Amino acid sequence: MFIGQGRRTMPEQSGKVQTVLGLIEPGQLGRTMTHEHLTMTFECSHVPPAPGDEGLAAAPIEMKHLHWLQQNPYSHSENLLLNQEIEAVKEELLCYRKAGGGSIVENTTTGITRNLPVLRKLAKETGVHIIAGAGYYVDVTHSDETRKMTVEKLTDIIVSEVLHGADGTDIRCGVIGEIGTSWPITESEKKVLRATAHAQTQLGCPVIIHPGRNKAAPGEAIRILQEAGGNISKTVMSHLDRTLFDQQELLEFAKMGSYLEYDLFGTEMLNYPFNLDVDMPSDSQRVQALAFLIREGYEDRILIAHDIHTKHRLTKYGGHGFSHILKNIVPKMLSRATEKNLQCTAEDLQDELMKGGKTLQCRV
Ligand SMILES: CC(=O)NCCS(=O)(=O)O
Repeated sequence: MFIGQGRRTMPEQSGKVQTVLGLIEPGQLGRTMTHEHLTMTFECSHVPPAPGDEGLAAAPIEMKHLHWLQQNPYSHSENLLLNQEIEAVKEELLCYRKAGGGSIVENTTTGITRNLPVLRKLAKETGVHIIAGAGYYVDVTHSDETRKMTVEKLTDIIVSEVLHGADGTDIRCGVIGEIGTSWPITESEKKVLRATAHAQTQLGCPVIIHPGRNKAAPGEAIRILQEAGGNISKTVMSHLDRTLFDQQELLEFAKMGSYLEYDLFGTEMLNYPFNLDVDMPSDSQRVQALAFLIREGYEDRILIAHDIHTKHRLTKYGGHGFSHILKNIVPKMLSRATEKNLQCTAEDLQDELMKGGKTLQCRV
């Protein structure tokens, strides 16, 4: 998550993590969710409700509608306005800290209503380190002005968001992304990807990519970044849990060298409306996919998160909240590590023992 030595970075930024409150040492991060949203809007992805569901789609969010909402999160307009829940998110972040969380990478970029002053306020009031994202979301959110920009202009803007501050503020982003791509990747998105690679070269900072909903999408995005000089070893491919299912194809992609992010923990949905061919995995299946990657030697390339981006996933609305991974998924992983005799490091083991006092039999 730290900024490397780039041509344009200031010496004091090099090797540090740039949060919305300033620079910190990587050692101060603590447990980090690398793909979350604390305030954003997602109207760009509204899905019209099925015939007969119009009433549910317009009704206030209530317990009796929760299952419908979990199955149809994008068909309820109000559910897409996470930006209305600042107080609830603040409460969640306080719980996240209590659960052992230290930092959150906030992936909201231009197009889905990034709000840096709110992020700074949340960081101040909760003590959670928040790292903001530079750059642009998917094509449908690109303004006419963005579409007309050259790669050089887009690069300058992204660089400036990290070096000087974004959206007219002095609040600096610390990563580039999530950079949005659709499938097929559009011309405007290709320009943004090239600008991302050029900005990364100048800054040495991490990049996070949102791939289109097709198994070819992650590889294609990485190829474009690579050709433009991007550092793939400092690039995160998000949303693999809804994108790459075949184990061989996953390994082929892993060889390209990016971080492999499973970031939809907590999402269990029967019909994924953006690609009905996709069977959205359960959390147990996500854990199995990660165990497979660990057995194949990719332990150090895996990142996990919840990618909360709608209201119904907040605990206020009966959702799993930002602490689900720490409270539920980590113990599940550890139980599977024991059963499947997966290797874990002495440090992990000690950390978990100190936290929960559990007896674990991981091979050290
Ligand atoms: C905010 C965002 O882009 N989330 C990803 C949703 S998706 O359904 O996995 O594409």
